[in-house]
Amino acid sequence: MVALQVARLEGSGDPEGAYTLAMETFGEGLSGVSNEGEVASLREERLDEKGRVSAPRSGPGALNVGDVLGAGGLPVDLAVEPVEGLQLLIRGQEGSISAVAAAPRGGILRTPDMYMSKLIVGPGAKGAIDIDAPVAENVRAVAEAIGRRPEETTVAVLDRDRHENLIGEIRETGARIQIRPEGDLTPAIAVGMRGAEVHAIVGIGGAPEGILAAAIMKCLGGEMQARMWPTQRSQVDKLREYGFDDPEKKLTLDDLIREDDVVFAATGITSGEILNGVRYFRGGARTHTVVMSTEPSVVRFMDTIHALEPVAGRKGFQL
Ligand SMILES: O=P(O)(O)OC[C@H]1O[C@](O)(COP(=O)(O)O)[C@@H](O)[C@@H]1O
Repeated sequence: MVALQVARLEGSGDPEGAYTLAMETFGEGLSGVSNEGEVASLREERLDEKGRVSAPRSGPGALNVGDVLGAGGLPVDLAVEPVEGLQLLIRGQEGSISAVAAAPRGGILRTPDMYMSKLIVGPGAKGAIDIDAPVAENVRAVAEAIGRRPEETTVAVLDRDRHENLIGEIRETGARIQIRPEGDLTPAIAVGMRGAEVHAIVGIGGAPEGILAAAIMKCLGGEMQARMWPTQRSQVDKLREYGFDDPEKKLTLDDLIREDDVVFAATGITSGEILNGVRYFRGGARTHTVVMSTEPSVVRFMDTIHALEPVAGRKGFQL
C-alpha cells in the first residue's frame, strides 16, 4: 500500500512530503492487520556524515520506535522502512523500495537510527567472514568460499566519502566493486540469491537498513556481522538508553534478529534491479513485491494489478 501511494511523488523533490505520506500510509495499512506489531526499528532522523539530518519525520501519523500497530492478536516486532532510497524517489531515479520485516515479539534488536558498519554475504560464504579482519582478507575469504578468484567476485559499497579507503583496499584485491548511490536492501537480496552476481556488501550505512538486511539474510541463509557506528557522544548515550552495555559490541546475525521465524517483504516504488516500480494506468496500478520467510522457507514474487476505481475493473485490466 505504501508504494502504491508514495510512487505518485516520484520526482517531486519533496523528501518530507514523501516520507510523511509513506509513514501515514504504513500506519493506516497496518491498522487492519490482525497482529500487535511493535515498531522495533525505523528510519527516523539520521545525522549524515556531514552532521545534517537526512530524513525528516514530522506531521500526523509519524511513527516511532515502540509504537504498537495493528488490530491486535499475535505480538510481533516490526522493522519498518516506509521508503528506502528517499532521495532516489524524489529525484525520479531507479531503486527506491518500501520494506518491512516481522518476527515474534522480542525477536528484532532495538536500535536507534544511526550508522552501522556491516559485512553481508550469501549462503556460500557463511562462516568465512570476520568484520574485525581487514576487508581484503574478507574479500579473499569470500572468493575462496564460493570457489572463485577475487577478480571473479563483486562487492557492493555505498558511494560515500567515508568509504574512500575501504574502496581502495577492495580494489587492491582485484575484486569488482559496485559503488552504489543508495540502498542496502536491493544488494542484500541479490547477495542472498545465487546468480545475482553480488557476493558481499561492506561498509557503513543505516542501522534500520542493517536490521532489514539481517532479516533478508535469515530468510535466504546468508550471514551478516555488524557494529553500531555512533558519530557523536550523544549517540553513544542513546545506544546505552537502548540497552547496549557495550556500544562497540560485534553483532552477529542472531544478535540482530534473535528468532528463526522471520518474514520480510518489499515492494518496488521506482523500478530497480530486482523489483519493478509502481506502474499507474487509468483507474488502477500494478505493483511488484517480494515476500520471503523462514517458516516456510520460500521466496515469492508477486505481480499485482490493483483496480483503484471500481469502474476500472469492469472496463478491463491493463497489462
Ligand atoms: O545516506 P547515508 O547517510 O550515507 O546513509 C546510508 C543509508 O541510506 C540509505 O541509502 C537509504 O537512503 P534514503 O535516505 O535515501 O532512504 C540506506 O540504504 C543506507 O544504509
